[in-house]
Parts: sequence; C-alpha cells; structure tokens
Amino acid sequence: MAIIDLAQVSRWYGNVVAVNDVSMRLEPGVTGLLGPNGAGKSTLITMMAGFLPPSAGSVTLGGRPLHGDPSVYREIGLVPEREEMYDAVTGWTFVLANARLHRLPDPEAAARRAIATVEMADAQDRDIRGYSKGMKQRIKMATAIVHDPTVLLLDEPFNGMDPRQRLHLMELLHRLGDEGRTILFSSHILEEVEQIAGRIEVMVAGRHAASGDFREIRRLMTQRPHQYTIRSSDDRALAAAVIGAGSTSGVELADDGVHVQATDFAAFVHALPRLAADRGIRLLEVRPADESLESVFSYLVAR
Ligand SMILES: Nc1ncnc2c1ncn2[C@@H]1O[C@H](COP(=O)(O)OP(=O)(O)OP(=O)(O)O)[C@@H](O)[C@H]1O
Repeated sequence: MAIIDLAQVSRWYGNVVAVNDVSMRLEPGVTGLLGPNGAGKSTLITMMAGFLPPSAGSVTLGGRPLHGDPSVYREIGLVPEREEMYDAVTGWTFVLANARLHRLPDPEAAARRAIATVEMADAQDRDIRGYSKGMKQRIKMATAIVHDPTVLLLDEPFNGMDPRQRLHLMELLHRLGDEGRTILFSSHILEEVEQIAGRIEVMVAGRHAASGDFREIRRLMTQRPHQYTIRSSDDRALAAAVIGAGSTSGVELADDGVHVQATDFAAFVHALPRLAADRGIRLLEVRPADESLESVFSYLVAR
C-alpha cells in the first residue's frame, strides 16, 4: 500500500513560510487538498513528488524519504499546474519520450496504455499545439501515469476545464483511486473537491487547517459563526429583539444597519423573520458579511 506520511513538515523560501508544521497521512483512494491561493498547496505537492526537500520535518513514501531517492520516483506520477508543454510534437511522441525517460522495458506498450486510459488515442498523432486545454491536460495525465505509479499527484487539475472535461477527469480519478492508487489533487473549490474526494485536507496560510470527509468539512463550515448586516424599518428595535432572542454572540447598531454575529446559523436564519414580524419591523435586506471562501478558511484556522 502506498502511504505518504508528512511529519511536522515546513518549507520556507527566504523569509516566506509557505508550509508551516504540517502533519498528514495520505492513503490509497482519492484525497482532495483544498485551500485558497497561496495556501501552500503547490509547495506541499512538490515536496510529495520529491522535487523539493522540506526545510524541516520529513516526507516519506512507505517509510522512505521522498527527496533524493530515484527509486521512489518510479512510484510517483505528477501532473503539475504549469501550462507549458513541448507543443511542436505529437501527443504520442511526448508520452513515449516520458516512457523512455523512465527506462520502461516496453515504452511503446506503456505509452499506448496510458494514452488509452485518458482516451486520447484518436488525437495522439496530432501536434500538441492544436489541442484544447482539456486535451493537453489529458496528455499531461498520460505522461504522469505512463510508468504505472502507485501515487498520483495533481496540482489544480480542474482549472480552466469545461463541465464535460471536468466530468471526464473526475471519472478517471475515481477509477484510478478504485484501483488502489493513492491520489491527491489540489483545488480551491469545495464543490469540486467534495464530488470526488473521499477525504479532504484543508490548507490555509501554510497550515493544515482541517481534515475529514466532505460532511465533516461542510459541517465545520456551516456551523461557524456567521456575520450579517441587516437593514430594516427600525434597526434599533430589531437590534434589541435580536439580542433578546439568543443564538447570537454580538449585535452592533451601525450606520449601514445592524451587524449580527450568529453563533447558530440555522437557528438564527429561522428565527429572524418571525422576530421582525412579531414587532411590526420590516426587513429590507439581510446581507451575509463574510461569505467569502477566505473567511470560511480563516475561521477554520482560528478554531
Ligand atoms: N519559489 C518560491 N519563492 C518564493 N516564494 C514562494 C515560492 N513558491 C511559493 N512561494 C510562496 O509560498 C506561498 C505558498 O505558495 P504555493 O504556490 O505553495 O501555494 P498554493 O496554495 O499552491 O497557491 P496557488 O493556488 O496560488 O498556486 C505563497 O506565499 C507563495 O508566494
């Protein structure tokens, strides 16, 4: 079984701490690495691929350090985020060259198999420069799996894909995961991750913020305190009523309305209309103040 272990891993670039004391374990199946831009996802993936040594801590595959051991690379496939590819060659030539780099005993058969897996056989003899973004992604994927690795790492693979290409890649990752491979892909979109990942690891500002299946991550996100700005026909009376009703931890009367920090999101949203109606107050606007992904993530870190 291919198990990647990260033990108290940090990585810094000069005085930028990109990854800060992260410990996690990746097992066979599909894991999603979720986090906003700059969270340290790419740095983490590059370390797992063995291309970058950690500044502190250890990254191992089956107990072997991932950096500096060519025999471990045979077990890893990486689909990087970068777009650039040699585009004056055909998909077939590109995948075959990678098979040869791995010194596989039968590079042609391996390239054929990898191209068939990503369903690119029909387009394999065309130059890469004529491929769509999704096709390029598939050929990159074929080069990453040409040596039949037990671990597959993908950095933001869904970026820029249309819904059909997205579905195709999701099915492929499912299939590869079901075959017992350890698959990790990064994304900054929760919906994307929860559709395919059995397990989700959340990174924020270099730190490991949460981990669990999508239900747990959803629960963490919906049960956090929510902030609203409410405008009504009588903000002062509404503020008093909201304080009296409970399920809030802070109420403030401001120029643009009543600022409310709700501790129990569901209870508050349910109670508010009745609270207002009972006092003859008209609600003009209920605006969430912190629904951005960033605020969700920073809540997860602050817990
Ligand atoms: N080679 C580098 N030199 C200096 N700083 C870097 C380097 N690579 C990454 N960083 C910094 O490290 C932090 C984490 O970057 P990283 O690319 O790992 O995050 P990410 O979650 O993958 O973000 P994105 O989705 O935007 O790529 C950022 O602050 C970034 O600016």
